[in-house]
Amino acid sequence: MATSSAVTSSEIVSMDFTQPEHATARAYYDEKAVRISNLIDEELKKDFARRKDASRREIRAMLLGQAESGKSTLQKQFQLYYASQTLDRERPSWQPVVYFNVLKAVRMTLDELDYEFSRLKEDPTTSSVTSPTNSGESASEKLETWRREIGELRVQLVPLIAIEDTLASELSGGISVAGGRTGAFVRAGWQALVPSTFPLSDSHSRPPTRTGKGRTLEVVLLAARTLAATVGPIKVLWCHPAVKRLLQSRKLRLDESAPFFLNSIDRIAEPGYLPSNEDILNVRVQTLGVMEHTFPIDMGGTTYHWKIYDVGGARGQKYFTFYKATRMGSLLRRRHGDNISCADKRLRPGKSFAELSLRHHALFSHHRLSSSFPIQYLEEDPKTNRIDDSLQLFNAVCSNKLLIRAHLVLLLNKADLLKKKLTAGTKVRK
Ligand SMILES: Nc1nc2c(ncn2[C@@H]2O[C@H](COP(=O)(O)OP(=O)(O)OP(=O)(O)O)[C@@H](O)[C@H]2O)c(=O)[nH]1
Ligand SMILES: [Mg+2]
Repeated sequence: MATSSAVTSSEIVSMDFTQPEHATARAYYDEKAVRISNLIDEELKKDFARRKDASRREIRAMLLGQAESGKSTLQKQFQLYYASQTLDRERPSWQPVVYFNVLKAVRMTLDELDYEFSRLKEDPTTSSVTSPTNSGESASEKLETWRREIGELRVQLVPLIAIEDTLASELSGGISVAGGRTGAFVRAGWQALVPSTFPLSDSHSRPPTRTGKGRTLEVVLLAARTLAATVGPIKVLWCHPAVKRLLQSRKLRLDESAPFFLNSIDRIAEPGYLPSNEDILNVRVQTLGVMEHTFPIDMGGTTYHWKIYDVGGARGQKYFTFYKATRMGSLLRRRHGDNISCADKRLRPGKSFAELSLRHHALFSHHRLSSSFPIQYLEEDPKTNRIDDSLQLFNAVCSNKLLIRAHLVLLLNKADLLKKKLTAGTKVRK
């Protein structure tokens, strides 16, 4: 019996291996089958070992904490330190975010001044804007002068403020979230929304289109041009004594990074502006849903793949984030097995924070500044004290059964802001 490859598969099937004349063929094919099976087993073993090794070198960390506590900033610091080339690539997309931060700061300043002026009209004794002067001008005269000056500035700044909502909508990809006050949100992959042709030095020569990236480009160009045309009034407003008084009396609640951007307005409004690392670390834009970032980090000669999950912490996001988190949770579960699961404890209606749990690390970022300054409140809920909310959230994270096997790292960040305030003479009583 020939056992060459000339034997077809149909011939093999038709052979009766119980017959003695086919015994040699049987032995041959049995041996071949065993060899193939062993090869498959070996491949499976190797694949399993590869996966095990990869999973051993994969470290997953989730950033938890209330809105504005600095989770995304921490992730950016990781990126800057371990994968700065990726930050360089996405640098242009931060340009509209910086513009948005400036626009928002200007609008909030004017709104707060308007509110203060109208409140003063009803009860002039409670002014935090004006106080008796030694210039011989009465408080009411000074108030009138300031009201007129601010009114004139507002007129000059109207074109700038008018763009805020449109810019926010472009950054957020057209979505809006109930309860949020900041108006701009970024989701995973948001950089793709912003054209990669920035910086906008030859802006006037490009024909605008009305869809997708073309429209975003058009809006950003408009913001850039309007900003360049209103640098003067922005600077006058920021240096105005009424604004300084409001800031001193802590009546003007701007984002923490607003002074940084308003003080850098000349640089930001220049044609061809490209955000610096410091700009990128200072911007404030809310995260929506869950963003996954991967960094290869060399630890003692071995490269570990860190996967950092940055979660949106705002209360206003509760239902939307719940939806996103559960979808993302199942996606991650599919990709990573059961190592990641969705914690539903705080996701019931009425609860505010969406969290995913994982077995490796949970980094809880606690607003150190707010812990020392109980007068700070949540932006999305101005009645809730930040320290109370943060501690409540921390308790929930610590007692969450799904996080039972996770290493919990408590980060007391914003220490620089705390130091600044203490140096400025703020007393800490609690
Ligand atoms: N000075 C200072 N500012 C910080 C620090 N960490 C974060 N910030 C600023 O705090 C603001 C909020 O930070 P984010 O990283 O956006 O906060 P978040 O926790 O991601 O907020 P959500 O996405 O809404 O959950 C930004 O303007 C940051 O620049 C810090 O250590 N020092
Ligand atoms: Mg964030």
